[in-house]
Amino acid sequence: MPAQVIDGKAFAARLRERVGQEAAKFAEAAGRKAGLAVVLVGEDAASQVYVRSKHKATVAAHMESFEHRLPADTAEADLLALVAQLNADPAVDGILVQLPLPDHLDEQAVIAAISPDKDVDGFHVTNAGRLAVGQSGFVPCTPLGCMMLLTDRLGDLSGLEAVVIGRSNIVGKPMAQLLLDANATVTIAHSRTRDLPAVVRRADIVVAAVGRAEMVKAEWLKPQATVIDVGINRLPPEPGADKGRLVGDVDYTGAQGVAAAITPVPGGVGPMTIAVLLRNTLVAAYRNAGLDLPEGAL
Ligand SMILES: Nc1nc2c(c(=O)[nH]1)N[C@@H](CN(C=O)c1ccc(C(=O)N[C@@H](CCC(=O)O)C(=O)O)cc1)CN2
Repeated sequence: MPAQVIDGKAFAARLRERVGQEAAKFAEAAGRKAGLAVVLVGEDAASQVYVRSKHKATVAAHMESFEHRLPADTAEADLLALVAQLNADPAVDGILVQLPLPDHLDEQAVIAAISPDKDVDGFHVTNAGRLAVGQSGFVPCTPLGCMMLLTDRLGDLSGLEAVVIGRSNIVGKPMAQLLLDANATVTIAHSRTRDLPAVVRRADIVVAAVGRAEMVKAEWLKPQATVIDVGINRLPPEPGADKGRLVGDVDYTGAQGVAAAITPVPGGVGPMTIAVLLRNTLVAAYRNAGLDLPEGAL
């Protein structure tokens, strides 16, 4: 039996729908809409697409979208001044600075300038710390989206062996923390891991977040594993085509013959990122307004 396809696109659409319904109730109760400010510096083509999608999704979910587009040569002081202005703006519940930033800007300094209570990306060191010690805060959107897909598919993750391949602050580390909080037995693998195939082979859950096209091979997987592919890699174009195909970090076709379930690329984890961002923004709005988000609403 081929692996079941975990349809992140459909899951994300349902989550966006629920967030939209709750956001409409928030606007009614608070007398204003929840607000998300997105800052884009420069002209990176993919970032422009993501920022446009975030704007559309925010508006469709009955929230206010504040977009700030700055030139690629923006001075760090000017970017920090904008972040300070957004921190102080009561109409703004969530602030997101689209990454990557141009090379002359210090990403860590910019993230550190965002108020942790408006950091809906969950990248601020305060939110990373809150996650590490089990306090409530904002959790990065991509790993939280992966967890939603995993718990929807598997229910209780207690005692399952999970391997996260990749140790970035944005995906790998928070993903491992979330799996640990769900009582999985977690290994973080990375470029220096010895015998990666053997490490992957013992996993009931594999989360691949390395950014290397089709690196994880079908024969590495334990039969009936659940595979979450976070990678989005564009292959070189075929002769005559202007764009290459998008693939994940896992050999999807091969893995389908071994795994129990797998996320596709595109249409798996990617769409969850924006849906969870909307969810985090609504949570921020409720907190900032001193209102309670109805239990179990999201
Ligand atoms: N401040 C942030 N910057 C970046 C983040 C982030 O969460 N916060 N994540 C990524 C980019 N990203 C959102 O910002 C993002 C990436 C991918 C997708 C997505 O839906 N991908 C599609 C494929 C899209 C395509 O055709 O190219 C999919 O996987 O189906 C959404 C959002 C880096 N920066």
